[in-house]
Amino acid sequence: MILIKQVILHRLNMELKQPFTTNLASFRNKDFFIIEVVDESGERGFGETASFPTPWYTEETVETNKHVLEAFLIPLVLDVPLDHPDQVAAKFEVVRRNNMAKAALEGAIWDVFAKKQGIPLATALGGTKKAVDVGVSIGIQPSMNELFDTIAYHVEEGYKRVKLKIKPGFDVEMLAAVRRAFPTVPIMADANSAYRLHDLPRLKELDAFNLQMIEQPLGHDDFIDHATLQSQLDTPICLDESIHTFSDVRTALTLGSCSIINMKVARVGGITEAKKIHDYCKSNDVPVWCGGMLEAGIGRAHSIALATLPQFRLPGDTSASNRYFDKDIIEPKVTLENGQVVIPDRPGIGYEIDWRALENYRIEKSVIGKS
Ligand SMILES: O=C(O)CCC(=O)C1=CC=C[C@@H](O)[C@@H]1C(=O)O
Ligand SMILES: [Mg+2]
Repeated sequence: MILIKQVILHRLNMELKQPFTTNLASFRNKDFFIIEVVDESGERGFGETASFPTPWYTEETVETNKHVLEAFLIPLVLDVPLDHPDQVAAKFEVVRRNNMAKAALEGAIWDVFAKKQGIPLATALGGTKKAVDVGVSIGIQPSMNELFDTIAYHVEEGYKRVKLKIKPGFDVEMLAAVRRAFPTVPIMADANSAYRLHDLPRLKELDAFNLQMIEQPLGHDDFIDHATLQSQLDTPICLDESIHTFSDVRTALTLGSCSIINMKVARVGGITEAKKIHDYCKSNDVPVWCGGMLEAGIGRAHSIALATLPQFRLPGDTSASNRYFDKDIIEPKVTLENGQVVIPDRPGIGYEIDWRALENYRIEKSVIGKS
């Protein structure tokens, strides 16, 4: 039984090693919450919010996460006995969407659950892999030379796949040049909804580059045009921003809007929903891979645990701690070994908070409940 007595919100601000730029936004810093939950037995679990300061990726922001957590979600689990973390998602159903706020709190409760059982979170989820394949996502770079250097650097580090951001005017020529320079590197492209169906002729040209997939080419809320596009493209379409729920995945696969699912535990509202989506994709033989939100170590650890499930068949964006940060907030750091992250064989998420680092980055702390 789990009985959460206290929830602590640590708001951190961490500088990124380089700005991360897409067609819609650019970030130099990561502003987010680490959520610490304390069970009546004194066991502590950790989760991490994934929203950005502005609502460009989903409707949530850092501020809405705080409001929704404090006013609605925390009261639904504080001092409420739980037999299993799967019950959290059901309790959260009275709050529409706000998936990133939900996922962070639910993830912390999953961590407590696994720790109380003395098993790794990956094992608690039914994960089977001992290590997961990892790729790297590269934001829009200031010049082609910097793009080539960045790709070469990460390929040298061992990443198994490179994801490049595209937008109209920065696509066919850029990918042709990258393909010439890196003929054998697995490459995928992510458009963050930068195109519309009338761009079909241009998007068809991308079939020439042997891309692993094109992620979210069309509207963030679209399934129908993506289905039309997929029927015209050889390259698999992967949906990211369109997928918030199990029901979205069912719609996408029923309509043929995509052939691959980018799973972000934060975007789908938590591990319980992510597992449901995973199982559905497995029974439909649709590959899943684990996306990222430039997470610090705690969010990263949750994604890595989830990616041990069998249908995660492609490298994830769960790159090493040193991808975005000079100093991560966990010990040990997430490291890359031959393009893989080895799953820690320790209870819960398997990484400890580095409190000195966390306190160094902390700009706000709120405590709800009594320990
Ligand atoms: O390395 C990571 O964590 C993935 C980074 C990444 O590609 C993204 C993070 C957040 C929003 C997007 O720009 C993008 C994505 O669309 O997947
Ligand atoms: Mg994406």
